Amino acid sequence: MSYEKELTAAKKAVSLAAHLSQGVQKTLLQSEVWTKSNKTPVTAADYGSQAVVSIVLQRELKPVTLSLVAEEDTEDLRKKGSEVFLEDITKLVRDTLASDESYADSPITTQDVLNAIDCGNSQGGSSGCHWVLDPIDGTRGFVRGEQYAVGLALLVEGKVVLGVMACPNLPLSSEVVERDDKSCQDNVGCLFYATTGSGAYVQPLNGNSPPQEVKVSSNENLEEAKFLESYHMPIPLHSSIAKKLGITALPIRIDSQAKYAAVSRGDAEMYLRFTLVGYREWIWDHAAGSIITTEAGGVVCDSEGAPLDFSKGKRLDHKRGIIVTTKKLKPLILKAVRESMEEENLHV
Ligand SMILES: Nc1ncnc2c1ncn2[C@@H]1O[C@H](COP(=O)(O)O)[C@@H](OP(=O)(O)O)[C@H]1O
Ligand SMILES: [Mg+2]
Ligand SMILES: [Mg+2]
Ligand SMILES: [Mg+2]
Repeated sequence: MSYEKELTAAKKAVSLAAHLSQGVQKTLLQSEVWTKSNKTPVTAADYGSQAVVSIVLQRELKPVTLSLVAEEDTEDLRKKGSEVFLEDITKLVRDTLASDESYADSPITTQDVLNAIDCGNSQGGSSGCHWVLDPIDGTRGFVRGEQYAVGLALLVEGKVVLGVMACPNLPLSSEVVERDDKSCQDNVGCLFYATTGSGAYVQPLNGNSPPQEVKVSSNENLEEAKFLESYHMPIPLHSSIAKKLGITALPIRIDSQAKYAAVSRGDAEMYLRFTLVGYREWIWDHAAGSIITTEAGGVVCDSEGAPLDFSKGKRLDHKRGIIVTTKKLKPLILKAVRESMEEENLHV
């Protein structure tokens, strides 16, 4: 199956959501960053992006009933005191949709926005079709004016078959950098996408340049390899794995699934994600990125080498640690992971 209709709808939804987020990021004030009950940040862009993607998918894929597993919910937006925030989000959604010819005359109310966000409350699972959305992945990076992503994927019978990811601040061609160089922001903004068995592609987020296929690095010289990790939480185990592999460069720390995109197009050879013991990963933090990397010829696996299982609901169920790399480097990295974990008395 080619998923042509779904891919067109997903690219349109993600591009519009990215457009919304770019506008918000330019003028965001610290006072506009809210904190969720799990102590992580959220902004009007997270809610607005989720509403836009939900509305666009519903309209483009009619009459199919949408099952959407998405990060945000409306609990805080329905509380007293959130009225102005909700109005602001509604205006953002309305203006964003109006920027697309086909939706120019869409009246959007606050109730429409709440319903659209609530549509993302599906639980996913191993049967049927479910869309998986991270409306702003890397909210912390977004708030700092740095890297973030809008990630959307389609699960069919528990497998990711399609992924679209916008990285509005990622340079189009140059190598990924830890901090944005404010002097060269012209050529930034990438839209990555992949469908199962058809390769992975990137095109500029703004403009009409044709897509280009992306491939992971062919570099096997670990001394020259680059590796990525999360910005918000440096993990000591990553350094011992890298040292064992003979990687000399320091890790590049960036937010969001832009790390998957960077491995997919060969900017780096490895992305390690050994989060704190007991933390269970959300599927929306990995679904789009993982298919883009695997379709670019890469590998995404846990510390035992097993592929990630997206069929268990909203959380991944895997052995501690996620490794994103090339097929050639996978065995070497798994060996280094095993040895480092044994040395540090960490059990897989
Ligand atoms: N302490 C923390 N701070 C921020 N995000 C955390 C976190 N612990 C786990 N996460 C998850 O890690 C994601 C960010 O990953 P990364 O570190 O690669 O940028 C977050 O996605 P969101 O930003 O969409 O909430 C969130 O789901
Ligand atoms: Mg979040
Ligand atoms: Mg996320
Ligand atoms: Mg998010």
